[in-house]
Parts: sequence; C-alpha cells; structure tokens
Amino acid sequence: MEFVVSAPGKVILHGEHSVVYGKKAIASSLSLRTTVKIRALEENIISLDFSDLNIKESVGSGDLTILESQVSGSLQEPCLPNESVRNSLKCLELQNTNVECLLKQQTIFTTASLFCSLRKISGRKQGVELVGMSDLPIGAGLGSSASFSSCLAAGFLTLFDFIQTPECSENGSNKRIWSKLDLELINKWAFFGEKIIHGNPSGVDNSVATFGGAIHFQRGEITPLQCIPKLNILLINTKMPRSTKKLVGLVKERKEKNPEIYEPILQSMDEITNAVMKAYDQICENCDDVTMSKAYSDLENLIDVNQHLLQALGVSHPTLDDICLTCSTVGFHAKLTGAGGGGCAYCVIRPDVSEEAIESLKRELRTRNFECWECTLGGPGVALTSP
Ligand SMILES: Nc1ncnc2c1ncn2[C@@H]1O[C@H](COP(=O)(O)OP(=O)(O)O)[C@@H](O)[C@H]1O
Ligand SMILES: C[C@@](O)(CCOP(=O)(O)O)CC(=O)O
Ligand SMILES: [Mg+2]
Repeated sequence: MEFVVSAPGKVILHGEHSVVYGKKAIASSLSLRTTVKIRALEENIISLDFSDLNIKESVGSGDLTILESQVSGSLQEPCLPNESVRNSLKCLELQNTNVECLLKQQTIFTTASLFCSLRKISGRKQGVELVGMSDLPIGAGLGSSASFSSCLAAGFLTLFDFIQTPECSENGSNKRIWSKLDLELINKWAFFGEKIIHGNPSGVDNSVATFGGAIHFQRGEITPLQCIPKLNILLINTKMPRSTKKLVGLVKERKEKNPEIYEPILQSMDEITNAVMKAYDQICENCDDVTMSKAYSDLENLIDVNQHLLQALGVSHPTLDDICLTCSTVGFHAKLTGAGGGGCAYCVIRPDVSEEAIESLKRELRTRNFECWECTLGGPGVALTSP
C-alpha cells in the first residue's frame, strides 16, 4: 500500500498563547503545505526520510517493541507514552544537544509514538516508510508541527484501515478530503502529535491543519468563520529559530508566578479577538467605503494592541519588534504570529494600498535580512493527494 497525504500550515491572526488558557483565537490555513509519502513495509521498522530536517534514518524493531510495550489508549482516547521511555530508545540517543539534534529527536519520537500507538490498537505487525517534505519554514510560527502531525495521523489511520481512503474530491482538484467523522478522528491523533511536540498545546493549530479554512477556536470548540474577510497579508519571517515548547513554558511559568499580572493580559487578548470578529463582520458586509475604512483602522489598532500585549507576555523578540516598527513607519500594522520568540510576523494589506507601497515595504524588510511573501488565507485541510 502506498499513498501521499498533505496538510496546510496556519497563521494565528489573533489569540496565540491566550488560547492555551481557554481564551478565543482566530486562525486560518495557508497555501503552504507539508507532504508525506507513506508506504507499508513487511519489515518491522520505521524508515524516515524528512529532508527539511536532514533526517534519513530508521527506528529499529528493538525500539518499536520497547515503545509499543509502553503505549496504551484506544482509538477514540489516545494516551501519550511516558516521557521516560525516550531514555531507552536507541534512535533518540543524543549525538549532541544542539538545537538541530533536539528538533530531529522531536520528529522521530512523535512519529514513532503515533505509529506504535495506532499499530498496537490495530494488532498489525507491518513497518512503514515515510518520505516527508514541506513548503513551510519549520519552527517559524506557521504551524509546521501541526501540519506534520496531521499528515502522520491521517496517514497511519489510513494505513491501519481505521479510516477509508476518501472519495474523489468535488472540485476535481487532486486533494481528496475525508468525511467529517474521519477528520475528527484525524484531528484527535494530530493533537496527540502536537502534545508531544508542544507540551501543552491548545489544539488550534492541528484543528486548522486538519479542517482547513479559517476558524474561531476556544477550548476545542471549532467554529468555521462564515466569511473570511478578503484579507491580504504579508508573512514576514525573522528566520530566528525558536522552540514553541519553551515559549509556551515561559508564559506558563510567569502566569503561575504572578497570576494577578498575567491573567488580565490574557483576558485583554480575549477581548481583542471579540473586537476583531466584529471588524471582520463589517469588512465582510461589503459596507460603504467610509465604514470599510473604519473597520480596517479598528483592525490595525487591534493588531498593534495585540502585539504590545504579546511583548508584555515576554514572547516577542528584537527582530519581531524591528519588523513591527519597520512596518508602522510606512503605515502598515504587524504582529507576531504563533509562539513568537522569533519565527514569523504578519501585517494586513488594505485593499486600497498601492503595489508600489507593498514593494517598497518588501524591499525595506529584505534589506533587514527578513524573508517576506504575500499569502492567501483559507484553503483545504489535510487531504489524500495521490494515487
Ligand atoms: N516537515 C517536517 N518534517 C519533520 N518534522 C517536522 C516537519 N515540520 C515540523 N516538524 C516537527 O515540528 C517541530 C517544529 O514545531 P514548533 O516548534 O511547534 O514550530 P512551528 O511554529 O513550525 O509549529 C520540528 O522540530 C519537528 O519536530
Ligand atoms: C503559542 C500557541 O498558541 C501557538 C503555537 O504556534 P506555533 O507552534 O509557534 O506555530 C500554542 C498553542 O496554541 O498550542
Ligand atoms: Mg507548532
């Protein structure tokens, strides 16, 4: 059996970090995707080829036996393996402790845990070969971890026949989408993968990667945005590597130490999401130019306030602050997206902004060694892309 799955990255428009504490978030899928080719093997190994992280190795039968003895849970109730099992896996032996090695370990342990958990439930004995690649910058706040986890979840659930390969897609594209029930199961196992990578994820990232489109999210409650405002955004990559797990951990530590300081900040972020939803509704109503212009001004002000609150949480970074200042000096409004600490920011591009103004901003950002690209929001979630 051999097939290919893919899933989108995401941009959190508002609500990163506060969504971990039950506040609302708005997020949208991106046209950038992760792709994983999956082939069943007779041999009891996992063969990995993930070019984005220079991973070309196998998890041997010895490690799979150890891990499978440690995993439990059922198809509807996944259960994370005990972190201590990492120390007994040969495939995770530290060659060294640099960031690249830690990222590789994260991938290998997430992949092996998802595979062993689902294979044990299925009672099968086969191995698997995985070849993965991504359009997304990894570790940059665009949800590469969720996109990757959603691909693995959909791939292994299909490999072990827990879900059927979906019918051909309606619009004739090469992306075939599973049923809502199957997508809910995929999302549950993608969340399992995110928990291994993030530690304490909210679930917003894997929900967008799995269901696609733009969503309003709170405590697992997913509401597709009825209309995605025709927002053109410019994604800007600081190219500063950082770990979501560490940044989410930093906010947790600060909030536990001074809840009286941090809870009001998170509450304000929740109110920003409410106000943004109102501005989106106005933009979507195709109201008159004056009302539309006011709605965009409200949105831009909310982006600025959200960025200042993220700075107060301690999750911005000098390069992100530089991007926001560079944008604001020429009338654009930017905020970090995702966990921060580096990674990406985005700014909203009003429909009436000239191409020249956009190109001039891109030139200025590139001279500061930032990558930037215009991006469309929305688009399909996880899909079977071939055969
Ligand atoms: N294409 C990929 N191939 C292998 N591992 C991946 C891929 N994309 C993401 N990952 C995993 O996700 C981790 C990055 O997740 P995270 O720190 O949450 O950043 P992001 O903001 O991109 O979600 C990587 O360390 C790696 O373990
Ligand atoms: C910081 C957070 O809100 C988003 C993390 O996004 P990313 O992994 O940096 O793309 C964490 C979460 O919601 O799980
Ligand atoms: Mg992530």
